[in-house]
Amino acid sequence: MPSIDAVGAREILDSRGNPTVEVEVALDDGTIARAAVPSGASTGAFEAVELRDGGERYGGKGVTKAVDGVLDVIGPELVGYEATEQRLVDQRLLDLDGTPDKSRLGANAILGVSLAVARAAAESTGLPLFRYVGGPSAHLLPVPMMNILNGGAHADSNVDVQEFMIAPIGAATFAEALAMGTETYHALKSVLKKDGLATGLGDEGGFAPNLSSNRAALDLIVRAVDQAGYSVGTDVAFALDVAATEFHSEAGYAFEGKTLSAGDLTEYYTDLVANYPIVSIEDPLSEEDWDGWIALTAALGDRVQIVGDDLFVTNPTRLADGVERGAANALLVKVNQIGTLTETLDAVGLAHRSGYRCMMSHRSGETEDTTIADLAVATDCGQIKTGAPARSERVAKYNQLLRIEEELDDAARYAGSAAFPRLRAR
Ligand SMILES: O=C(O)[C@@H](CO)OP(=O)(O)O
Ligand SMILES: [Mg+2]
Repeated sequence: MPSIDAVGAREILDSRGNPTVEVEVALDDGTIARAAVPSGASTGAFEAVELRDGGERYGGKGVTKAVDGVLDVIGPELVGYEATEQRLVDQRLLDLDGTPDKSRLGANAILGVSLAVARAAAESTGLPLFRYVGGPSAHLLPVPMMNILNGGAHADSNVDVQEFMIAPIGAATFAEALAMGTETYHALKSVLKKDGLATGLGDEGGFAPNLSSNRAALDLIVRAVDQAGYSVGTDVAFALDVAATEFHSEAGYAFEGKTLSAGDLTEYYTDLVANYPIVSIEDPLSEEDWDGWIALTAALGDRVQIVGDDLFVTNPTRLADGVERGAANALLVKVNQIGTLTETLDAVGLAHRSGYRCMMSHRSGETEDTTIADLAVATDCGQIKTGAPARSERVAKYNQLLRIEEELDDAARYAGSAAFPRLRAR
């Protein structure tokens, strides 16, 4: 088995023009593979720590410390490790860091190495990444949860909800789903233009108009689906990422000009779910509001997927706590929230064993790295959110899924509406 010969790293830019870490791993059989690390804006307080330099360079956002950690501390320690021993490599990374939140070396440094090792191992064994990680069971193409209208921390608009996503559940294949979503995205642009609304884009490529309410966003999307020639609910369903931590304070939830309680918001969502074909709501409440989450899950969890992002931060320990307490019924999976591939796989495994569904996810700051597309198939998630079908850092993931579907050929199956079992029960 090939072993690790050298580990390199450099500072590159992400899609917001902020520095991020890129790692290259060389094996003794000549294989060289590379991975780049994403970065969030609406980050959860319990995420693993992203190491930034401080100081004046890049407004304090440089990652030279993280890069130096890879070159000076991590690299020399990994030389000689078998590249396919991912779990041992990741454990060594955790031991070298030695902190519970990866704050010494930085989750950005650690993740870059972890993913680059996986990519090198896959390449050296001659397998595509999704097959190397997922084995023979990897065959399910995820529903693309396409964020076509941006608000919250991802836009300079007055819309509270961070992401309005469309889920092309009625498609027969991933390629068809991507086309349906993309046609709807283009139709939304023309609907916005018709109404004299702005067509500027948010961080994830969705449109970011000022609107009178969050419902107004859903109504625009209904018109867009219609104009694209698809049926609302059967062909194209909706999903939200409310990112409620962002507008929560001790006073409550600052939503549509009012201060609401968790109970008020739960009523609001109940009403939305009754009036729009919403299959999934992410972070409907704040990351600290466990009681609110438990009550909301009890009230709505039989009708709609409730996804924990800031609540769980892809952390198996926080997820286990949530499962025990009955908070949410799905896990958002972000590799850089936890910082290694094996911990990510452990979180997904725990979610699936606990009857929770999983949605693989990008970050609002992304790169051309497409690892999450392969991981979505490898882990049998059935859902991926990676932004609008515009902006190359988002499209790169969708394009990789097209390639995977083609490669799987007759073995490929598109998750479709089966990704959301409760939808059928409504
Ligand atoms: O909240 C989210 O789910 C993400 C990705 O869409 O945003 P960020 O990367 O800014 O945390
Ligand atoms: Mg989120």
